[in-house]
Amino acid sequence: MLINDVIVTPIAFRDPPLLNSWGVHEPLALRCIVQVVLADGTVGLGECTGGTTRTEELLKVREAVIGCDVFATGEIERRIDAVLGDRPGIGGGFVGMPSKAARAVFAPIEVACLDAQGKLLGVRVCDLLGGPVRDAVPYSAYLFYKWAEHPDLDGSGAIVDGWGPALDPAGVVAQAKIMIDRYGFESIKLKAGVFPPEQEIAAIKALAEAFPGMPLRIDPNGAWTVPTSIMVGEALAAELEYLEDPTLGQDGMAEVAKQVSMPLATNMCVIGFEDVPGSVAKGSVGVVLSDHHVWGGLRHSLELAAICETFGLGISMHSNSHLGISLAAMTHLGAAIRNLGYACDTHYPWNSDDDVIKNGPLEFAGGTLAIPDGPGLGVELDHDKLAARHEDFLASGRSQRDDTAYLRRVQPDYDPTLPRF
Ligand SMILES: O=C([O-])C(=O)C[C@H](O)[C@@H](O)C(=O)[O-]
Ligand SMILES: [Mg+2]
Repeated sequence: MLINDVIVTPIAFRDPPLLNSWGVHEPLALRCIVQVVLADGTVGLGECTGGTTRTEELLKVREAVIGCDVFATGEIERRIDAVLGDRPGIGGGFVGMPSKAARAVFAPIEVACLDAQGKLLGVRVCDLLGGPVRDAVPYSAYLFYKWAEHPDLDGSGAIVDGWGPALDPAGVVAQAKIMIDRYGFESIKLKAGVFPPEQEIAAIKALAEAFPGMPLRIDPNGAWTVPTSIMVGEALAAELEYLEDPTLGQDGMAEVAKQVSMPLATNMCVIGFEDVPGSVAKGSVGVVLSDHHVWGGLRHSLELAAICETFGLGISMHSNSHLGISLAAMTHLGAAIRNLGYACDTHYPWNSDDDVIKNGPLEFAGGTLAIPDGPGLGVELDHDKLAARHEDFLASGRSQRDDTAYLRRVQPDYDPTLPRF
């Protein structure tokens, strides 16, 4: 069954002021929705990071994908790689591996192809991945330090959300309570690297006290030096199931890994297959956070899971601000990864009100998301909502995510240089 068209729609949706180690989330998050349209009218759906560069890359490969068989995802990947052709000269055993940009562009197209294949065959995407090993995928409560509201920077008024502020340990615990009451999550991740580490250690200790026995993680996105990372790892030895990206780079991570008792996890220093050998040799991480948007789709993410199994590494899942098409894809993948050892990250609770699917938002129960009923991904596009979010993107005049520039509008002397502490 041939692909007749690829429709790429950049969108924007509301995002609260969530703080991280390089700034704060802007009032609108950006994504792209991809529709792969087959000759018989079947449509497959995909979602990926947004903004103008990604949109342009997707449009650049459109002609190369049109005319392909929807089942020929290997050929589609080769064509995308040939068009983007910006593969870094990594040489050695990796000649022929698509570039990171090609993988990120292929990912939503692969998901859309699998969705369409599932619709043609009357099966779920997880069935195309070898079948589920679990009926529901566990997710974690993904906490952020956050402002009470987006400030009024242009006279159009502050933007308030229902979450309230979280700027100290008590605020973080209050946010966790809301999220866990609503969704039943059974593990917690705190995005850190915002305040001095002593305050962030206190926040994790406060969470451990409020939720005894709950697995906890902290992720400062490389904001700490090696000594600070070791200090935090020692202070939280009893509380953390893993310590995520405390410091930047393979060497620093390897040094920290030797000194702390819990595994280190990453979505920063192992982000492609070419990063795995060095990481294994140095012992820099114990858990790889997969992300099909980064690793080149669902099937390559299964390959990553097998590699992790081979080298005795754990596997979990990273997220970025996203909507329901991505969550459905993450869930079909999470259901099929037999060695998934941890609850997956998701930003969905922060963004789900603006989803573009029919009958949304998708609902967590007991901290898990049941595999959506198929065929395919099991989600349907709401074209009116898609059009509205596309209008929001156009009206915003935004081109890329820039958390640093946004924070600088409030704090002009903000310096995003890492490590900070
Ligand atoms: O685990 C991570 O590093 C992330 O989730 C990256 C994201 O960009 C997160 O830091 C955010 O949304 O600010
Ligand atoms: Mg991370």
